[in-house]
This record gives sequence, structure tokens and C-alpha cells, in this order.
Amino acid sequence: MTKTALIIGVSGQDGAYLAQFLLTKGYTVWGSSRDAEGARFGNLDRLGIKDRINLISISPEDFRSVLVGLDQSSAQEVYFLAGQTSVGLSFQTPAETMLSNSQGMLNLLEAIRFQNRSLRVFHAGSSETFGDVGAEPAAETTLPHPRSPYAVSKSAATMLTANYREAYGLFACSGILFNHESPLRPQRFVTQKIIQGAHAIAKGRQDRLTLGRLDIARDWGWAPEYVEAMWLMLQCDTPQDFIIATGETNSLQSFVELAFAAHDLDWRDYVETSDSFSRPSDIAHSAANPSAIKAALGWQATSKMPDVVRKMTAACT
Ligand SMILES: C[C@H]1O[C@H](OP(=O)(O)OP(=O)(O)OC[C@H]2O[C@@H](n3cnc4c(=O)[nH]c(N)nc43)[C@H](O)[C@@H]2O)[C@@H](O)[C@@H](O)C1=O
Repeated sequence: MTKTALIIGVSGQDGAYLAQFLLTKGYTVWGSSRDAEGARFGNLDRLGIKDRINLISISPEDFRSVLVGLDQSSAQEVYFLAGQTSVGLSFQTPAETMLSNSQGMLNLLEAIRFQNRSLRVFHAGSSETFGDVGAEPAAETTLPHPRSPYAVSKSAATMLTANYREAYGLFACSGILFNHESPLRPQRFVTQKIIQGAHAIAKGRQDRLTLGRLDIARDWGWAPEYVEAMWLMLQCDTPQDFIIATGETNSLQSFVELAFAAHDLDWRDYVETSDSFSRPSDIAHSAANPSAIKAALGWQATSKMPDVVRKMTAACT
């Protein structure tokens, strides 16, 4: 029998790749955005799948709209990928960030409980939950130490998901996603800003690139691989939270170096730094231990940071 999935937040990077992946698996795919009639769905267009998705409007902060969306799609699997995704922006829009990420996920869990639906639900959690990790990479058991309104909103939604699983027996789980990138990433995120900046400089369309702190370090993976992990988590016998990451941490400076080297340029000739991109509090070092998902589901990231740079650069036009 054909399976049906609903992706709440289909217009973003992960929503688009997940929709594409589920179509290859033969799913009927429903995808939501706040205003499905007004939205452009540029990422779905870019992947050439817009016409194959049943597009509907859901505002996750609006309980009624979530209930109606679940009814309309009759999905067996629901993926919550909606909400405000920028850590930097969350310092300026803390309330909106809390509402869209925490209240939105709570509404979905409550709607499933209220309608007594036996569907499976995936929540996109974030490594931001862990804050700065020390020498020991974060594992599923690492205690939260959120350092931004975004991180607090994701931590709350992750805890709510676990609570509804334990209290009401819902098949609900969170993937604790570390940074994952692709050509669909907007330039508000540092990787795409660097890739596009280096490309524009190489083409003579731009002189300099201004960035914030270069000494921060992240675990950067390849987004199309991460959506497969999301799907695998809903195919398990029992729901469980997993870290989704490569297990390799690199500095932002090394990312910049590779992005410019891809055009035979020395980054030091073009990159300057400015405090205007600094955050009130930031994570200096983020690192993951993704061994649990490999052991349980056989999933592991094959593209590491240099592959991410290479593939994002290759997609530049
Ligand atoms: C896992 C997590 O991953 C992402 O959050 P993020 O790590 O904050 O991503 P980002 O690319 O905005 O920043 C990465 C680092 O880079 C530093 N940085 C330096 N210079 C610039 C700069 O010029 N722009 C930006 N944006 N950052 C800069 C910045 O201060 C930060 O330390 C989201 O997907 C989020 O949804 C998520 O869950």
C-alpha cells in the first residue's frame, strides 16, 4: 500500500530534500507552508518536484490549522520541519522563535493526542541544544545548555516530544541535527554566504567578503543525507531520539580556506571580519558522537566538510 507523509514546513532546505526522497520511495507527499497559495516554493521548483507535492496551508502556531492539516492529508508519517531556523535572528525575534518552534511542535503533538491518531511523528531538533561542548563530543545523553532563544525553543520542543512519547505512548522522536548544508541553503547561513562570496570574487563581481568570528567550529554535513536519517527514524520498531551528524568538527576558517582554494584563491587576500556579525552569545565549539544512529539504524554521513564545500561550489552559477 502506498504510504502518505505530511511535511510541515516543506519549503525550506530539508523539507524540499525530504519531499524528493519520499517521492523516490513511492510515498504520496503532502507539504505545508503558512500560505500555500502565496508561497513560491522555489526549492521544490529547483528540484523539479513542485507539481508532485500536495501543497496545503498550515500555521503551526494555530492549533486548528494543524488539526485540519492532519485531517486533510491523512498521513501515516508527519515530519515537523517548520519554524524559525536562524540562531542569529532568534536574538531579535525571540518570541516568534519560541512560538514557531516550541508552540508549533506542541500543537502538533497535542493534535495527534487529541485525535488519537496512530501516526508517526519526527521532530527536527538541533545541536544548538547542547551549547558549547568541551573535549567530549555530544551524545544523546548530554545535558542541554542552550545559548540562544533558538536553542531554548528547540530544546523545549525536543523535551516535549520525549514527554508525549513517554506520557501518551506517541510514536514521536527527535533527530538532533548538527549543521547540514546544500545549494538550497539561504545566504543568511554562513556556509552559503562563503560559497557565494568566493564564487562572486572569483568571477570579479565582488571585492571582499565580511564575516564574523572565524575561530568557531562546527560539524558540517550534507543535507540530502540527513533527510534519509529522518525517514529511517520513523521506520524503527520503537521511537528514539538520535544525533544526526558526521562526527567531524572543523573550524570556520578551514571552511573559508577550502571555499577560496576551490577557485585557486588565497582567502587571506579577500576576507575581513567584523563584530557586526557577532551574536550576544555564540557556540565556539560544537562536536558530535553519531555512533548511536549508526549502531541502531546503520546510518552514517558519507559527505564530510570538504565534500560539502566541493558540492556547494559545483552548484554555483
Ligand atoms: C545546528 C544549527 O545550524 C545552523 O545554525 P548556526 O550554527 O548558527 O549556523 P550559521 O551558519 O548561521 O552560523 C554558524 C557559525 O558561523 C558564525 N559566523 C561567522 N560569520 C558569520 C556570518 O557572516 N554569518 C552567519 N550566519 N554566521 C557567521 C556564527 O556566529 C556561528 O557561530 C542552523 O541550521 C540552525 O537552524 C541549527 O539548528
